[in-house]
Amino acid sequence: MSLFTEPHAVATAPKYRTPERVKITGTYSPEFAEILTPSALAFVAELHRRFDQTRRQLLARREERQQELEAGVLPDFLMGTRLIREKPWTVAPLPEDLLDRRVEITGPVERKMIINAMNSGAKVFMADLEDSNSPTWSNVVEGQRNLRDAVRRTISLATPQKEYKLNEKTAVLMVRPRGWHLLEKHMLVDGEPVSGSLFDFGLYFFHNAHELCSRGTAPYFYLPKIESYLEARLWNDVFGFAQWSLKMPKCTIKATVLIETLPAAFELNEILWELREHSAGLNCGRWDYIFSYIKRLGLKPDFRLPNRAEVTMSVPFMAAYSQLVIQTCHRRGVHAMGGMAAQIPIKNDLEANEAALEKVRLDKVREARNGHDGTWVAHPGLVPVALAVFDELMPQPNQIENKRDDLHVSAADLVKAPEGSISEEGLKLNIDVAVQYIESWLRGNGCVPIYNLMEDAATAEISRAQVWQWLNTPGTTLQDGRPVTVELYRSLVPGQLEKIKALVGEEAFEQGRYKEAARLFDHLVTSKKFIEFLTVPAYDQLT
Ligand SMILES: CC(=O)SCCNC(=O)CCNC(=O)[C@H](O)C(C)(C)COP(=O)(O)OP(=O)(O)OC[C@H]1O[C@@H](n2cnc3c(N)ncnc32)[C@H](O)[C@@H]1OP(=O)(O)O
Ligand SMILES: O=CC(=O)O
Ligand SMILES: [Mg+2]
Repeated sequence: MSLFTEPHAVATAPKYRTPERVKITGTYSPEFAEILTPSALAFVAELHRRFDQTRRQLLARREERQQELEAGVLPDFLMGTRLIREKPWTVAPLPEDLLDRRVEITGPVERKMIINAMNSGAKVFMADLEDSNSPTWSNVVEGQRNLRDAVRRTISLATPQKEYKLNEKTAVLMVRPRGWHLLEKHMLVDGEPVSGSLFDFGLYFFHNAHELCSRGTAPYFYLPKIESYLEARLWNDVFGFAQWSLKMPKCTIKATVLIETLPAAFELNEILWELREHSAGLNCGRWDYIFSYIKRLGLKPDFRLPNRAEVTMSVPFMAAYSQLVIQTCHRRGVHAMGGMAAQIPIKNDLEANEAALEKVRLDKVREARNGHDGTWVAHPGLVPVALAVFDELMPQPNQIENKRDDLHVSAADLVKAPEGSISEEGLKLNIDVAVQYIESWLRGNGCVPIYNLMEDAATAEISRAQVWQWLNTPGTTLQDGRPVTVELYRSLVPGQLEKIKALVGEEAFEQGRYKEAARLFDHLVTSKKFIEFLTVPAYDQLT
C-alpha cells in the first residue's frame, strides 16, 4: 500500500441519491445520474407501488388462459363484452401530428440510430426499448438520455466519418417501452425489481412529457405484447395516474397498441375501448403474432406451422388478423398500422438489393390496398420505397373512412393454419438464426442483419418456438418422412455452429458468446413446458 492510500482515504464509488426504500444496483455514471434523479426514481417507485401487483396478476392470468388452451378450448371472442363489440362508438379525436402516419421507421434507442431515424423522411419514429433493444443497464439508461436529447433537439454525435445532428424537419417521436413480462433488475423498490415497462415509461414520461407538449406534440407510445383488454386497462390506469401526478390534462398521452399476440386479436374492440381516451389505434406486429400463435396453440397438430419462410402475411391466419385489425380500427375512427417486412437493403449486390426492395414494395402495396393507414420500415433506405406506395395508393393522410364492411372474419379464420412443409433446411436455419441472434443479444445488440434479413427478439422467438413445436408435437416429420426428434435436432447443432464459425471467423466465434447462446437455445427448445419468452432466461445472463 502506498503512503497515499490509507484505508480510510480509499474513495468509494459514487452512488445514486435515491428515495427511501429505492435502490439502484446498476453501475453509476454522472451522465446516468442526470436521468436517475431522486424525483424521477420516486415517480417510477410510485408507479411500481400502485401498479405492480396488477401487472403480476395479469401475467398469472396469461398462465391460466394457457392452461385452458392446453385443455382444448380454442380462443374465441368474449361473451361478456359483446356490447362493446356491437355498439357504435369511436375513440377520442387524434392530435394533428398523428393524423398522417403513412411511413414509420423503428429502431433501437442508440444515439446515431435515433438521429438517422428522425432525419429519415418517415412521418414517425418509434424508438424501441423492446424487440430491437437488448436491455443492458447501459442501453436502457443511455437510451433515455438519447431520448431526452432528441425531444429537446440537442441530440448530436461526432464520429470520424460524420457529424450527426437533427434536420429542421424530423419524424414525430413515439416510444415503445418493454412488455409487461420483463423486469428491470437494476432498480429495486422495497426490495423488489421494478417492471421494465414502468421503468421505461416512467422515466421517459417524467423527463419529457411537459417538454413535448411545449413543443406542440405530446408523449406518444407503442404498447407491446398485450394479451388482453385488462392489460390495456392497466396501461390506461398508468396513463391516468401519470398525467394527474405531473398535472397534465387528461387524454394527453396517446398510444398505439401492437396486436402481436393471438389472444389480443380476439379483443380488438375491447382494447380500443379501454384506451379510448388515449388511443392512437392498433398495429399489426406480425412477427410476435406468429410467435404467439405457436406459443398459445402449442402442440395441437392442426396448428403446427411449416418452415418459418412459408409463414407469410398471405397465409390464412395472418391475412384474417390483419383484415380484422383494419376493419375494427376504422369502425372506431382510428388508424390501423401495418407491420415490418423482414427485408433490408443489401450492400454490394445490386440485383439482390433490387429483389429485396421489390419484396418490401409488394408488402406495402398489399397493406395499402387492404386498408392500412401506414406501415413500418426497419431501415432509412426503405422509407422512400414505402412512401412511394402509400403516396400513390393513399393520397389522403389516412384511409380511416375505408370501413371494409365487406370483410367477415370469424374466430375460425383467426386460427386457420397454412399448408406447407417442414424441412431439414428449415430446421437448420432456425437453429442457425436463433443462435446468432441470442449471441448478439447477450452482447447487448438486440437487432442484427442475418442473411440479409432484419432479426430481432420477435423473429428469433419464432425460430426457437418452431423448433420447440416440431420437437414436441406428436407425429411431426420432415418432408422426407424422418421424425423430428431431439436426437435429430442435436445432431444438426454442431454443423450449424461450424457454419457460424466459418461466417464470423474463428476469433470472433471464440471471443463471442455462441456456445452460451447454443446452450440457452437447447434449453428453450427441449424444455417440456414452453418457456414464455426467451428474453426472460436470457436476461439472467445479460451483464
Ligand atoms: C419485429 C419488430 O419488432 S420490428 C421493430 C424492431 N426492429 C427494428 O426496429 C429494426 C431496426 N433496424 C436496424 O436495427 C438495422 O437496420 C439493421 C440491424 C436491421 C440493419 O443494420 P445495418 O446492417 O447495420 O444497417 P446499415 O449498415 O445498412 O445502415 C446504414 C445506415 O443506416 C442507419 N440505420 C439502419 N437502420 C436504421 C434504423 N432503423 N433507424 C435509423 N438508422 C438506421 C445506420 O445507423 C447507418 O447509418 P450511417 O450510414 O450514418 O452509419
Ligand atoms: O413488434 C413487431 C412485431 O412484428 O413483433
Ligand atoms: Mg413485437
